[in-house]
Amino acid sequence: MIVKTRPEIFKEEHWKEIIELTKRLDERQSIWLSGYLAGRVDLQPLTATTEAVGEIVICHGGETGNSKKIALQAEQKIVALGYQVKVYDLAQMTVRQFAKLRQVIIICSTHGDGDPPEPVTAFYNSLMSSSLPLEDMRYAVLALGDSSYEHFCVTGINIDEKLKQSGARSWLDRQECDTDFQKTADSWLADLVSRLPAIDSHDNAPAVVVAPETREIDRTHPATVKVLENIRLSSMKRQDAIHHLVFDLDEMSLAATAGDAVGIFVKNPMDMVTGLLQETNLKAEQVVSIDGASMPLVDALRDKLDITIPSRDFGQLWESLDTTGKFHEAMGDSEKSKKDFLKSKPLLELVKQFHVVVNAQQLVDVLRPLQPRLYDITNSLKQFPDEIHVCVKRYHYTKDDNTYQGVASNYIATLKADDAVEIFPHKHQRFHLPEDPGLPLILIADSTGIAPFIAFLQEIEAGERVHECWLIFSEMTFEEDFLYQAELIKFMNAGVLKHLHPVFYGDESDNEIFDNVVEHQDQFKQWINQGAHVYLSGDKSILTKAEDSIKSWSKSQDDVHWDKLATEKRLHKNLY
Ligand SMILES: Cc1cc2nc3c(=O)[nH]c(=O)nc-3n(C[C@H](O)[C@H](O)[C@H](O)COP(=O)(O)O)c2cc1C
Repeated sequence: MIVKTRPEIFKEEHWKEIIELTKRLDERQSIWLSGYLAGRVDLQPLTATTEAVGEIVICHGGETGNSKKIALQAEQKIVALGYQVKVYDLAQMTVRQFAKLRQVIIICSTHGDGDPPEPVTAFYNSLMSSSLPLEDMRYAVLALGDSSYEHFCVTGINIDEKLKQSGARSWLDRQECDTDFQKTADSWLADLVSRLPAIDSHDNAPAVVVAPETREIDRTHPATVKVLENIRLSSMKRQDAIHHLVFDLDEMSLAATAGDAVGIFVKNPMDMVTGLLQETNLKAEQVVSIDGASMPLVDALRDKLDITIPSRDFGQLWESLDTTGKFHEAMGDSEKSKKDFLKSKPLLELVKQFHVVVNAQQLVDVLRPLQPRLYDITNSLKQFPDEIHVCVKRYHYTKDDNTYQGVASNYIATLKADDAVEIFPHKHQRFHLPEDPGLPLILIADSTGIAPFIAFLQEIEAGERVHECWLIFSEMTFEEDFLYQAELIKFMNAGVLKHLHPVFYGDESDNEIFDNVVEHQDQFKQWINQGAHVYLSGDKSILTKAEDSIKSWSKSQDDVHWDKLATEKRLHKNLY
């Protein structure tokens, strides 16, 4: 094809020279020259604008498919021009993910009576109430609607206004489309593509806005992450309240897959630290040394040392320092009595009861290091690559009629947005999704044991896997303890979860996990015989009891072989 009219980018005299030259070329020479010129462009990228094009993300939100249809048309058109494009459904996005985008096209309709499309409601509401700055975002909004409605295109209008208020800059004015949207959308898109930044050949490499942290994150080199959210999932009345926390990975990458855990470094509560300083008459600022590092005693007691469980070394030291002999008397002479005595009370209680003169270094030398605690990751990194979610139950225990709070769970459950914590990934050896992406899964959880199953279900929702999933979940009451109820219903509606059988033993004390299996035994047997993998996660005593009951029941059945599950590595346990 010969282009006859002069493209705007050429001056008149250059255009004449090109035409003259190309007239003299034969077919082979023309082909060679076109390749040569293309190669030159590769070597010397056009940098007509200072803004690198990066990746363009098209987000659509709708109910009846129109927005998605235009989004896919836009994708085709923009990809054909050589840009890198990703298409996302706003219903699957969080505002935090959205806020990280740099170049975004939003195509969104209005429904109800001026409402956002139903699947987009959560995203829309959280965007409208968000205060995230969007100064680095360039965008364009196409709003779909129907002018016979009072609130024409109001969702797209509000999104556009909100982005503007948050500092984002639009490439061109918002376009509102009526029911005959195609023509308007086409011309808006044509206008939009002419305003996109020029393509730089470097953009053929995968676009990364900020280089992800590449160093290995492990227990000795943990990542410092910020808390984005801390949501209480269970009832207010419950002493062992359950919290869902979201940590921001902020472009770091954690080597973890669904089923893995994170280790979290925790701190001792300050009232325990000051109690210990007072009872030992030691000064907070006194410098001590731990593994060669010097620090004030107060920091060592809060961040580095276990001040809950009295160690054997602590027992020996207190015995030697207690001039009254009462500590020795209380511990007894045998190894066993000493062990039992040290286990019987928290360290602070012993220090209160047996006052001794101790120096700061002596004290820290007999305290064990404060261990990080492991929590199952509750999200799939495929769906939320920039976040780590955990589900934490506040733990308390009783000794000598006194109730004490568990240090780690209470520390984590009281973290606030923006607090920083150190985390690292921890592999669970035998608690991952099966290699075969099509086998059915029977997921049995008690309470927070549901955490890795949410990650599994998100992983399946993210694509590539087609497991049929059945979740049996036990908790106290339907009203107050149905953890992740909204998410589970969403998984049911999306077909990710095929069966959901909650067991609320607080509502019906005679209802147990095992009863549920027997009630649906035909289905259970069929799935097991089809090669299902069975996962048990959560409270050790509840799930061991459930497993024992299923095991002995299966022995009385000819057509189900529970024992084979273990030998075929189809039984996975995560019990604590
Ligand atoms: C039940 C219903 C309610 C609607 N309400 C509104 C409205 O309040 N305002 C508006 O501008 N358009 C409204 N619309 C029109 C849609 O926004 C329009 O059909 C659009 O093209 C749908 O795009 P979607 O398939 O991406 O959702 C409504 C459509 C339906 C079916």
